[in-house]
Parts: sequence; C-alpha cells; structure tokens
Amino acid sequence: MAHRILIATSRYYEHISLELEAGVAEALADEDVTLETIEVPGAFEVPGIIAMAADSGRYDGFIALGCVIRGETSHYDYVCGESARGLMTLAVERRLAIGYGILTVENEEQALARADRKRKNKGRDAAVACLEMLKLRKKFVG
Ligand SMILES: Nc1c(NC[C@H](O)[C@H](O)[C@H](O)CO)[nH]c(=O)[nH]c1=O
Ligand SMILES: CC(=O)[C@@H](O)COP(=O)(O)O
Repeated sequence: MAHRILIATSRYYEHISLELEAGVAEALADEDVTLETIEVPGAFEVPGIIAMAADSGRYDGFIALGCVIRGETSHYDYVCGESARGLMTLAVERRLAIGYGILTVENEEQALARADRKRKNKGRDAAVACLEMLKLRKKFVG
C-alpha cells in the first residue's frame, strides 16, 4: 500500500519553502507514496502540527520543511533549536519517520543555494530520509 506522507511546511519564507516542496515532489515522483501538504506560519510551529497530524493516524511519515534566517537578535537560536528539538522528540519518543528539511542559514543566498533543485536540493534529501526511515521502521516496529 502507498505510504501516506505529510509535508509540514513553514510559509515564513514562502518562495524557499515552495522550492523545497518541489524538490520533495520530484524525489518521490516514482515512489509509491501519496503526498499531502500543510502550511504553518513558521518553523516554530512545524513540530506541533506534525504531533497533531500524527495523532490523527492518517500518515505514515512526515517531511518538515522551512527556512530560518539569522536576524539581529537571539530569536534565531530559539526558533531553530526548539523546532529541531521538537522534531527529534517526536522522532525518538513516538517513532515517527520524519525527514528534516528546515534550512538554518545566515542569509537568503545560502537558503536559495540549499533549496534550489539544481544545487543542494535539501527538499530531496529530506524526502529520501523520510522514505528510508519508513522502510527501516518496518524492520523494527512493523
Ligand atoms: N524568523 C523566522 C521565523 N519566525 C517565526 C516563528 O517560527 C513563529 O512562527 C513565530 O514566533 C510565531 O509563533 N520562522 C521561520 O520559519 N523562519 C524564520 O526565519
Ligand atoms: C530567525 C528570526 O526569528 C529572525 O528573523 C528574527 O530577527 P531578529 O532577531 O532581527 O528579530
């Protein structure tokens, strides 16, 4: 049966997220998966929405997408750190298969290079990781 994967994406930097989403779609085009996307305001909200969606039992795996760009204050550290921590907590404590595609960068130029499908394509990396964790989970959890 097709794996049901939810893409949880921050729209804070929408143009970056859209390119990451395109990278995911391209990477999974030939796989037996169904993809759904849900948007949240920022990276900080991504773990929360994945937790809610996981509770619904409708998804096998998750791909977290977004971009956090350093500003003038320490806010960046909280948004990046808490978002990653929340995702790791979900992955470890609830055995969720989560691909991590939230860019944490110094400037927009770095973000564009990492989102771009013709360059670093971090959307693809997150998609591949999610799929691989889904397969590995079968081995141990069923
Ligand atoms: N500065 C960035 C944010 N900040 C917003 C937070 O994620 C959050 O939505 C807000 O604090 C309301 O709860 N989000 C990003 O995704 N990227 C940023 O660079
Ligand atoms: C990552 C952020 O939240 C950042 O955009 C905030 O910028 P600032 O630290 O200049 O308020």
